[in-house]
Amino acid sequence: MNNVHIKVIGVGKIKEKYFTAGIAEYQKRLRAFAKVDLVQVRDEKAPESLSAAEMEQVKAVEGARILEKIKDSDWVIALAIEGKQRDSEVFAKEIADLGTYGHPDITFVIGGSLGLSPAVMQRANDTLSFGKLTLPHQLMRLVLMEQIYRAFMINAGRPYHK
Ligand SMILES: C[S@@+](CC[C@H](N)C(=O)[O-])C[C@H]1O[C@@H](n2cnc3c(N)ncnc32)[C@H](O)[C@@H]1O
Repeated sequence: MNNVHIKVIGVGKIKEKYFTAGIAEYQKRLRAFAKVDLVQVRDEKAPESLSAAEMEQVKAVEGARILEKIKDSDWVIALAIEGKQRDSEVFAKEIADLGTYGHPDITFVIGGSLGLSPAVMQRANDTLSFGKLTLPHQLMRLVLMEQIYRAFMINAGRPYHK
């Protein structure tokens, strides 16, 4: 598992201190298990007044910035409400298997306020849904970090997961 390198790509800066503090805490805890990089790409302004075409354009521009941060060898997991749900044990096993079977560079991608572009979804090797509820993208980063930490604790057989 130590060969696994995790990258979490998010759109826009995290403004609230309570999110950054939580994310930093899980990043610190994860140091014992894997290298975890947090990558932010610039967001586009997305006022309520945007037309459908303009919204697609915002997602396309943000998506191009995301794709620039992805290497050909990365195994990309796109976070999407309509994506694939699994329980924490299955998620943990998938991470372990990716490390074991030739995909140690695992990149998670979280969309901006309008979501991910079709180009990013096409590049994704897999999707991950946390259920049908819409979570704010900043909180999503924190929740994802906790689940990644949980996965490593499960795989290490440590008493965290109940
Ligand atoms: C505010 S949401 C975007 C909402 C947008 N209407 C959509 O359908 O993608 C921002 C990002 O957070 C992530 N996200 C939010 N809720 C999620 C969930 N329940 N499961 C997986 N990802 C989620 C997705 O990556 C999404 O692109």
